[in-house]
Amino acid sequence: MRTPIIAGNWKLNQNPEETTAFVEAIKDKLPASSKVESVIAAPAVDLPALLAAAKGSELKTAAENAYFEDKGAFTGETSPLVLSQMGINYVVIGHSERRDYFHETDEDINKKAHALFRNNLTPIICCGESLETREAGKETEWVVGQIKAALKDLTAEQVSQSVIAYEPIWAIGTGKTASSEQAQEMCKAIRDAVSDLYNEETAANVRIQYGGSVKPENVKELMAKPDIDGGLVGGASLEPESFLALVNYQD
Ligand SMILES: O=C[C@H](O)COP(=O)(O)O
Repeated sequence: MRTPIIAGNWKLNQNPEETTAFVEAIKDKLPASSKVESVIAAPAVDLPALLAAAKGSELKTAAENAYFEDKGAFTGETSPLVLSQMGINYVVIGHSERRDYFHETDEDINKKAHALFRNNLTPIICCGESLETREAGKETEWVVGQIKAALKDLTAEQVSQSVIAYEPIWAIGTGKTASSEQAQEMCKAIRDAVSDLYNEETAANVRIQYGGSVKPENVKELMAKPDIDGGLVGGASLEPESFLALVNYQD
């Protein structure tokens, strides 16, 4: 039985004071994490404030990125070892903004996945196609290719614990949501690929989120689909009221 997981990805928004105020406003209204996991992924500079405010609550914490080395001469990077020491739960890797603007490759993302497991952190592994790829009818091939590359040499146990986020690039921040059928179809294709690469049990365990203009108005319909286990939410995660409506979608 997969526990639903709704994660807000704040991107480069909110400062530490805003982070504290946001968590104070939501922390007593979150669902039990055994029912729905509520996660906030915040910029690295906000993580101490996020952790302090979330302490003792149902809120889980995530970093938006981490490097694949634990320490050394890597100016400006974020250490997965230190994220783990701080008590962070999840790390988002392979977001399309990281792939596009910071030129991250499938190989980097795979190295990051290994680095996270080495440090007892759980990856939220993003994948998704451009509008051009979808219009060429090559979206499944593209997304499954990204997943195979990201999971390379991970064990079945590690993949079982992982979260995969399917985010079609054309639906991110555009207000254009993939239909729940399109989202379900790709999430199922991802689960089938995990089954082929590993086994049915691993595929049944891995949690798959949909991301791309998820909001309180469409979350229920998306979450009703059998292969969609959660959402990775940008814009609609920035206001406490909207975030609460998302994580409490079952009420
Ligand atoms: O990580 C979140 C996604 O990029 C979706 O962003 P959005 O909800 O603003 O479309």
